[in-house]
Amino acid sequence: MTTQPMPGPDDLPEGGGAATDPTRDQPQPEGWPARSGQDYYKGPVRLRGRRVPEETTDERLLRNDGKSEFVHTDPWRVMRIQAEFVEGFGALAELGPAVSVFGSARVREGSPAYTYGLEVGRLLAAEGFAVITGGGPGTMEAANRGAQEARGDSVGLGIELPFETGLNDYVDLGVNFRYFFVRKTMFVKYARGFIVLPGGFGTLDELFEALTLVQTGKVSHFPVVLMGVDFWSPLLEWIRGTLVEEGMIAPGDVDLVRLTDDPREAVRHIVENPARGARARPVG
Ligand SMILES: C/C(=C\CNc1ncnc2c1ncn2[C@@H]1O[C@H](COP(=O)(O)O)[C@@H](O)[C@H]1O)CO
Repeated sequence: MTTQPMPGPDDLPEGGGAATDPTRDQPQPEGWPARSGQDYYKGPVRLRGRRVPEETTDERLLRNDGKSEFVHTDPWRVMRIQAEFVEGFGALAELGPAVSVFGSARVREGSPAYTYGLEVGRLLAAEGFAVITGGGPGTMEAANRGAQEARGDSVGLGIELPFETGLNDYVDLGVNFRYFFVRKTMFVKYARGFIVLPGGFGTLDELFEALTLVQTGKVSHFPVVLMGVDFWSPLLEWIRGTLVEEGMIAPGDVDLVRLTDDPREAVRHIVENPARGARARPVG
C-alpha cells in the first residue's frame, strides 16, 4: 500500500479545495464531478471520487445566483440567533445592577398597574438600579418613564412582533430582539431581581420562567415581587391549594415570591434580599 503525504494548509485553497493526487489522474466515470480525479480537502475531511463536490466552499459563498432560500434555513437562523446574543451581551455588558420589571402591555396611564410601574421605576432608579423592561407600551412604558424621570438607567428589551410598534419613548438604552428566548436570557442575566406587575400571558410566561429557573437551581436565588394583592392573590391561592396540595411543587417554592401593593416594600425586598448562589430544592 502506498501512502501520500497530506497536503499542508498552504497547498489548499481557503475554505476547502482540491489538491492534485498524481496517482488518481485516470479517467473518471461519466457523470462524476469534474474534479473527482483529485483528492478534495474540506477542513479535516478528505473526499474522493463522486464525493468530491462540484464547487468549492468559496465558490458557493461567492456565487450570486439570485437564490435566497438559504436565509430561511436552520443553519442560517442559528447565525441570526448567535448574532442576537452577541448584540445583546454587547449592549448590556456594562450595565450596573439592574432589576427586570414585567407587566401588561395593554394598560393605560392612570390605571393602577401603570401607576405601580411609574413608582417602582422611580424607586428602583433612586436606589441605583437600572430598570429593564420589555420596552413596549403599558406597564413597560410606565417603569421606563419612572426610571428616566428619576435619572436612572432606563433599558428596554423590545421584541419584534408582527403588528406592534417599537420601543416606548422612555427607553434610553434599547435593544430589539427577534427571538423571545434570546431576550429572556437578557432579562435574567442582567437582573438582580424581578418585579412583576399585573399582566397577561406574556407576564405570566416571564414570571414562571424566572420562578422555574430559581426553583430548579439553574440561576441564583433572585428575589421575585408580585405587585397587586387583589390581582395576584387568586393565583397564589391556586398555587398553594392545588400545586402544593397535589405535590406538584414544594411548599417552600411559594416562598420564592413576595406579594405587596406597596412599591416601597417591593423595592425594599429587592434591596434586602440580594441574589444568592443557586440552590435547587431536592424534589420530594
Ligand atoms: C399587545 C400590545 C403590545 C405588545 N408589545 C409588546 N412589546 C414588548 N413586550 C411585550 C409586548 N407584548 C408583550 N410583551 C412582553 O410580555 C409582557 C407583557 O405581556 P402581557 O401579555 O401584556 O402580560 C411584557 O413584560 C413584555 O416583556 C399593545 O397593543
